[in-house]
Amino acid sequence: MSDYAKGLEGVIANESALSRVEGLEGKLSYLGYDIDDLVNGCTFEEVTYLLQNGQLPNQSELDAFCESLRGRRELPQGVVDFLKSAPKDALPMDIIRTGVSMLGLTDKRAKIGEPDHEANREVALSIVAQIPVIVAYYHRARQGMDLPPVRTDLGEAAHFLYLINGEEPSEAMARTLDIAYIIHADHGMNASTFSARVTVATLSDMYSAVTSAIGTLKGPLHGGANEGVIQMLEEIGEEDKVDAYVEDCLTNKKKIMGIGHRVYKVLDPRAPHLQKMAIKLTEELGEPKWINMSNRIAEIMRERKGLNANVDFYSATVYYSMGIPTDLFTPIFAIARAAGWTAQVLEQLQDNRLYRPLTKYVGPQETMPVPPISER
Ligand SMILES: CC(=O)SCCNC(=O)CCNC(=O)[C@H](O)C(C)(C)COP(=O)(O)OP(=O)(O)OC[C@H]1O[C@@H](n2cnc3c(N)ncnc32)[C@H](O)[C@@H]1OP(=O)(O)O
Ligand SMILES: O=C([O-])CC(=O)C(=O)O
Repeated sequence: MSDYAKGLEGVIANESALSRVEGLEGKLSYLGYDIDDLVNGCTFEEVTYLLQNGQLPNQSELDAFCESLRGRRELPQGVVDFLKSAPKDALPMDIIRTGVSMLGLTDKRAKIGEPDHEANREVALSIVAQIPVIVAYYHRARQGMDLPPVRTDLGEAAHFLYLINGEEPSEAMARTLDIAYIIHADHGMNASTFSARVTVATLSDMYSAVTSAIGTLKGPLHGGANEGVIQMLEEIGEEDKVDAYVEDCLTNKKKIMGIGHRVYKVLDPRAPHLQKMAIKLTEELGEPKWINMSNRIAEIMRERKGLNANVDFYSATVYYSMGIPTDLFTPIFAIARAAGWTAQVLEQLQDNRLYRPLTKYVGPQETMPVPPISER
């Protein structure tokens, strides 16, 4: 036990009205609306509006918001050229990180220094609209496929699936992804959101903040865990090998991806939604192996360690069953979380203060003379 909050556990770093994560109760709400009700009654666009404007839109507000988002999809030519010429084996998360950073090169609205809140709101919308196109265009370009022009007649989830697959998705598929987007949109002071806030709190610009966040989301202890889950399931291979695999991990203190959470001490309230969708999709595919293996892993970890599935655990099987390549799982998380990152950046700038915690110094106590290089 250390005498400081290692990993900032339990430390409250700021105030936010956006999402409420109740770790002991296993509850999540955005702006006072329970995640279950948002999943049942809203689209991702409504939730993005809620996060960025503080209230749910009425129909005309939603229509104007969707039109505005859809009108911002087209990427600058420089970014398109980059996506076409980038290495075909790059990590899509690295592509988005660089792509968002490139968007910031040419967007004159993004400024450092005293915040221009109106300009920042515009930039926030552009980032939400353009990240999915960066992901999809790179995915097509790396396969040597054409880059179809963006469309303005499809919602966010349907448009992304249209771009990666080259054909319009069924309503059911689009809604499945839409629900996944809602579930991933915001989550308190998670590591990537914290990164975004730390960056913008220096009065840097929104693109820099989102670039920091993307780099942070990528790691397997955070958003990258959803890709780790499928890699783990593929490594295990068969249902009857699950118990031995988990036992081996526990013995060797190897982490099981998609399990455990810093804040939730009970089941992550987002997991049941994803589990339900994973069951439905795998049943339709006639391939229940992945969900059966996942359920067994979750059961063992609950019984043996008191640890539960987090949001990354079942999302992996959902995306896998939708035919989405594994290395696009974390990018999909980024597409959805862009709504939260940008809303959190806007909120940070409304009442800003630089983040600057302390470190407990554990180096030499006495200062030493610097010896000449010939004597070291
Ligand atoms: C969207 C998201 O970011 S959700 C999280 C996604 N990340 C993952 O799924 C990766 C796997 N999970 C983990 O690594 C962790 O549970 C974290 C990083 C999410 C949170 O962990 P922390 O609060 O930092 O807990 P920490 O890593 O210190 O673990 C505490 C104890 O639980 C164990 N533990 C935690 N998660 C796991 C796991 N997934 N598998 C096995 N053991 C685990 C640790 O080994 C440790 O055990 P010990 O006390 O016997 O040494
Ligand atoms: O809150 C966290 O630490 C991680 C998480 O679940 C998320 O970002 O969705």
